Amino acid sequence: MKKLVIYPPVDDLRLQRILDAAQDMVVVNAADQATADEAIVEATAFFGKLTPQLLARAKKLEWVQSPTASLEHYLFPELVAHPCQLTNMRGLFYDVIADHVLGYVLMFARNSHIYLRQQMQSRWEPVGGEDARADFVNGPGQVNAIDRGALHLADCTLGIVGVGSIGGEIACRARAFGMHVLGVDPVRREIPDVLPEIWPIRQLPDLLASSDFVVIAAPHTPETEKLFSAQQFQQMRDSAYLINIGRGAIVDLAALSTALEAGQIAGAALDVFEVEPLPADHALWGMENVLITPHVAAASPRIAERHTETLLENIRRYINGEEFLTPADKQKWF
Ligand SMILES: NC(=O)C1=CN([C@@H]2O[C@H](COP(=O)(O)OP(=O)(O)OC[C@H]3O[C@@H](n4cnc5c(N)ncnc54)[C@H](O)[C@@H]3O)[C@@H](O)[C@H]2O)C=CC1
Ligand SMILES: O=C(O)C(=O)CO
Repeated sequence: MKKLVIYPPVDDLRLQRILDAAQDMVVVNAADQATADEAIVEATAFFGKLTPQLLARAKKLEWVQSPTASLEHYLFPELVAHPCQLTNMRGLFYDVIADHVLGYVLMFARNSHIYLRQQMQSRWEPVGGEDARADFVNGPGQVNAIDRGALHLADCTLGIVGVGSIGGEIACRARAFGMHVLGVDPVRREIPDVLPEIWPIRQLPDLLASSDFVVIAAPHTPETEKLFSAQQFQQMRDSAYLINIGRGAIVDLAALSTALEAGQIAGAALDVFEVEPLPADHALWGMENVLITPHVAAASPRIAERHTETLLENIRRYINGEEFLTPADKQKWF
């Protein structure tokens, strides 16, 4: 008999949809730790926050569904060694996070991050310098200071590190803005009609040297942990912006702060951090060329429904013995 344990519990509406999908499977929506501890013993499937303590009690576990796309908090050694299949919630956030990233790109290209701060202080200071307005009044004929202060997106290259569902959609949207797009990924080699060639990871230095915007859309894995440290910032253009919506652990924040202070890169937009919330006294808060959002790149009224649909589809496939929609490789962490 297949048995699904859910812990922490889901709300009644979601539970009803799970019960409908689960057919004659036993479903325990554990309201407390004691119920979860007891139910996990005979569970064949689990959805929620699995701990080493729960796993140690499980005798029949075949499938574990993570409630998140990222898996780093899930991959304790006992689970990696366990024969159960792990699935995640990747693929839900592609359009929402791509919008968030293009929002950052547009802000930097149009200097909105600077003008927003100026507006708070009723300051009128076109980026480009003291005489920028005079240049503007002088009219066309030469590229004036205001013009030099902004970026023309169609002249820019955006490099994506991790061209999965989110990275792929960022590529589509960036192409729609006329940008040239590069990507590195260990698995995906192309996106037809969008990115004819995706480079292997060893070409990261080439991507860094060629990009005006570098976007991290990769998971936190042993390979990506602190992938962005002092050396990578040196390899980036001093006019380039770093954007991280993947995981905080991928970027060494101390090295990033140093690179920003030294003018090694032009700026950064960050949604995820090594420590969340970012401590109030962190130097990044005060930097004019840094955009900080509090891990909200995926916020959208559509995500809850997609989350439920992924879970229900994986339940259906589990019952029918089909390949899961979002299988993860526990050894690789994604
Ligand atoms: N900021 C936020 O709120 C959110 C962040 N995320 C993060 O975004 C990540 C990606 O999500 P999806 O695109 O849905 O997952 P996905 O699994 O579709 O894409 C991940 C891509 O990263 C690639 N990858 C793996 N190791 C890599 C490496 N060493 N270097 C470069 N690329 C590598 C994979 O081959 C894959 O193509 C998640 O793992 C999660 O960490 C996901 C959801 C929300
Ligand atoms: O699912 C994830 O990994 C997230 O970051 C959700 O915000």
